[in-house]
Amino acid sequence: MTAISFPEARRQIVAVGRWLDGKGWAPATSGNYSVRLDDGSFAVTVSGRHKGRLGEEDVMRVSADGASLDGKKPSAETALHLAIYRLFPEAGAVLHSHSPDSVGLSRAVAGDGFTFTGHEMLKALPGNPTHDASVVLPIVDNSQDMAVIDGAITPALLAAGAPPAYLIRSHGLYGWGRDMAEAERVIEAIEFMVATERAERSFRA
Ligand SMILES: CSC[C@@H](O)[C@@H](O)C(=O)COP(=O)(O)O
Ligand SMILES: [Zn+2]
Repeated sequence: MTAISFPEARRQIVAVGRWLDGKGWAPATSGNYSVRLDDGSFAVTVSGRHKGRLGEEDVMRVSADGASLDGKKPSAETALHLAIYRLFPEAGAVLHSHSPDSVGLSRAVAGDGFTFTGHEMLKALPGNPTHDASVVLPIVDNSQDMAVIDGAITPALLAAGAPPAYLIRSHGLYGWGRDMAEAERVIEAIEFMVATERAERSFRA
């Protein structure tokens, strides 16, 4: 993990919002993004902004306990980002997307996880050297209380072999990495596998 300066984090967050929106994974102000900063604070998106049209003023700083450091209102889901940084000290960036495929999958699957087996794309996830594996993407029920989501998902995130990602049912995907590039790769790889699973089912139907 490389903690970076606020101006660099702001640049990365503005860029990732454009990228995710271009993919159709940030509709209607959904999603939020954060980066661990070199002074121990965090850069995070301001709440309610359209993430494909972020300007520099739409990225702010919060302390490790989520307090606004510049008077702006941080993402409503800031606590979920900070929980990931606390659990995984090597995490440097966290992304949250709302894609139709991932949200659809989370609604179609009743259990607390979805297993990807045999995908070459599994190798895009850190620490997975082969396609010949099964990786369970945890799924947690949605809540407007971030402490409820955090409490319910933490055991699954700490399980052996857990990917650096989870789905909130009827809501969206969280993914993280040592830096922004790795977090982007995690989100893109999982979205690819979810889309592939959907395509597979449509060909079989
Ligand atoms: C408008 S739907 C999305 C929001 O309710 C929320 O889930 C979200 O992802 C964005 O919230 P935000 O407070 O802008 O970070
Ligand atoms: Zn959301």
